[in-house]
Amino acid sequence: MEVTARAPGKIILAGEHAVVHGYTAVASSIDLYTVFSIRLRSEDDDIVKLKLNDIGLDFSWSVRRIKEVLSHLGSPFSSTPTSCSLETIKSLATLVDEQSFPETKIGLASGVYAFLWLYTSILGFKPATVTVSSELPVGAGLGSSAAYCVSLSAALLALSDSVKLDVSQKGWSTFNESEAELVNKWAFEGEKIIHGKPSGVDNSVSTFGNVIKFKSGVMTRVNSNMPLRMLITNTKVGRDTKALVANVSARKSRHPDAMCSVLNAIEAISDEWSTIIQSHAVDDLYLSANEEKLGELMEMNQGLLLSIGVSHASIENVLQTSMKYKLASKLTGAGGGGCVLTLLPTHISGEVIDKLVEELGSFGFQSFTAGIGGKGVQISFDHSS
Ligand SMILES: Nc1ncnc2c1ncn2[C@@H]1O[C@H](COP(=O)(O)OP(=O)(O)OP(=O)(O)O)[C@@H](O)[C@H]1O
Ligand SMILES: C[C@@](O)(CCO)CC(=O)[O-]
Ligand SMILES: [Mg+2]
Repeated sequence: MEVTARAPGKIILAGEHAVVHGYTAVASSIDLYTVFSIRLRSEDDDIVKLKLNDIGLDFSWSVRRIKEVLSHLGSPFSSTPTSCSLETIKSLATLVDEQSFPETKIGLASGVYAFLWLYTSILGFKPATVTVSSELPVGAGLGSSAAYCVSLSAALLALSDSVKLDVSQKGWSTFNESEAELVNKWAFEGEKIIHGKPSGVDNSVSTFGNVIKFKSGVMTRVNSNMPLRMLITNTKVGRDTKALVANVSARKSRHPDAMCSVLNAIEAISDEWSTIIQSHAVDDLYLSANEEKLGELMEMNQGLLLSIGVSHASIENVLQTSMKYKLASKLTGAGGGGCVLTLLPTHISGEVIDKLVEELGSFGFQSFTAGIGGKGVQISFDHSS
């Protein structure tokens, strides 16, 4: 039997970075998924194979070697979500180094550590073949790390004794609330390995889907009543969430009062965002007034993100280009490159969008739209082999 789990990426509508410091963010899932498949091998196979299709890397460890390297942890492991210690990360790095990780891709190694931690913690030392592929750009602000950790945790839990699912179900099915909560908690432990200090917003929106508000580790569902449309532009400038989050924290400790004011302002923007999208448009006039307000909030949020040091020349280029078309934009996710959101109001014509996309394309950027909202993590079972 093969277990497959898929988890969506996300856009942060308002409040990235501020949310790491306990201020509110508003985020939505998008209909682009990361998919993990796990097929258990026979016990005497002694191999865990990991195929990372998006980054073109394959790994193969003998179970015996994994056990040996992690022997200091003792086993069986805890069935409740547990953090990976620094000492254990060093052991996991040994396992990855033994597979001669290419130097040019070393920034991706933390995802393999997260894999090994979640795999051994949830499933123990079972031999298996594991494959991951994603519709999300990796490391571009659309929550690829969270979708990776959520889909991996879901597939592993589906094979563990911690979750009792009906494996005879056909097609995609969802977890109940407490199972989803467990998936989310394990995914957060994986995100910690990749991000350093994640707020938890990305894994929560990937697990539960739809639009959420998130503050100090607490998620509230937001009932969006607005037909939101965003153009997502990938600047293709590589960046690393962990480093950007650390830079913001360093700036906060250098200028605590100024940063506190900025983060408070961002929180006010997030709160207004959630109020506006929950309101019911009584007519077209009301809708376009609300769209205008959201555009202004995005401009203000972007200005504040610039002031905390997470914008980038490529992001500013997208902002200026979309401004020529009177459209508001802001970076989404950690910034420093990656993706930018441009609000597409309902009145805007297809020709204008095409022109904008073409102009953005002339800088080497790639623009696309994605469905906003929608289901969180899902699971399916294939009995054909
Ligand atoms: N499909 C994937 N295959 C392998 N590794 C992945 C995949 N998706 C995510 N990762 C891991 O996640 C890391 C990227 O996470 P990072 O948090 O920097 O970016 P992001 O999650 O896309 O953006 P943001 O956190 O701003 O939303 C990669 O370096 C890799 O370790
Ligand atoms: C930059 C950040 O706020 C969002 C990344 O998508 C980090 C986090 O919340 O963990
Ligand atoms: Mg991430």
